[in-house]
Amino acid sequence: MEESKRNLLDEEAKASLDIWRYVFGFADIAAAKCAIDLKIPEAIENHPSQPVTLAELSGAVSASPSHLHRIMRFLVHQGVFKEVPTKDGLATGYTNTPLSRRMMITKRDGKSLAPFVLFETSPELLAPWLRLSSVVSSPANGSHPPPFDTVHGKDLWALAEDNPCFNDVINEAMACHTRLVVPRVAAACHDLFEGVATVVDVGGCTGETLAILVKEFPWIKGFNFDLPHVIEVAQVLDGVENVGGDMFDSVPKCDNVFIKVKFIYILSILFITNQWFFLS
Ligand SMILES: C[S@@+](CC[C@H](N)C(=O)[O-])C[C@H]1O[C@@H](n2cnc3c(N)ncnc32)[C@H](O)[C@@H]1O
Repeated sequence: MEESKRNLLDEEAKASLDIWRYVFGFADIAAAKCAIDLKIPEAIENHPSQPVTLAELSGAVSASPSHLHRIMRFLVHQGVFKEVPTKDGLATGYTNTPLSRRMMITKRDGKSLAPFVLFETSPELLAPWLRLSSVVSSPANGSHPPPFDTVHGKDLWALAEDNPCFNDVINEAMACHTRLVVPRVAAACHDLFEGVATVVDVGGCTGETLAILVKEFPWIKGFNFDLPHVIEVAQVLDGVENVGGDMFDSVPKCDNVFIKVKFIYILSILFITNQWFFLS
């Protein structure tokens, strides 16, 4: 068979499998969210005997064994959990993996990104993704609001202001990412903070970044600056003053300004306005 014909057949065979990733692609995040919501990784981690059988696990998380079995089978296949023989070899049970431990919503260890999964899989965030085609096909002159604003009638921050539960979901997501990256930034940029008396974290959320920075550099006085509804629920910390306001009006005067943003190019299409593009 000619090589080009063989390549075409290979591509066809691959496509006939790959298309199912798009048909059922949502199952990955739905199952991960389910595991986080039910605290399955915690139930396995805290169970006195390992591995944890289906009967033990369904009792621990109060789930129907037959439903739970289907979820666990999928998550084992995806490499989130492991299924191994029990000690007596008569049955099998589940154990955690480094990946499932990163789905522990109760862990604040700088590794878990469970709150970020819950944020990204919230109905508020998923709905605008389904409007992607309308924004891509609209003129690129900035006259159209981002899909998030079209779906919700307001931007992300205004929605958070009106909805304290969603505000918490956002803040927890930001905080877990901060615990992952800021200790590394602090360790790598020690010189940067020598001799610095005051630092303002602009868009500092509930103060997780400054909590880490003032612990690492105790001579610093920190100003945690964010919108008033976020500052209302911010941590109260020694060495940190919480200040509410709008950064597009003014920010507290300090020696150093710290802005931490997670800029993922495709995410920008969802809710970033031109004002925020300017910042990033
Ligand atoms: C993407 S989050 C980043 C939070 C944190 N810096 C981090 O990286 O984890 C952006 C933060 O900016 C805040 N924010 C949005 N618009 C703002 C504004 N106009 N003035 C001050 N803060 C604002 C939000 O409330 C939110 O806490």
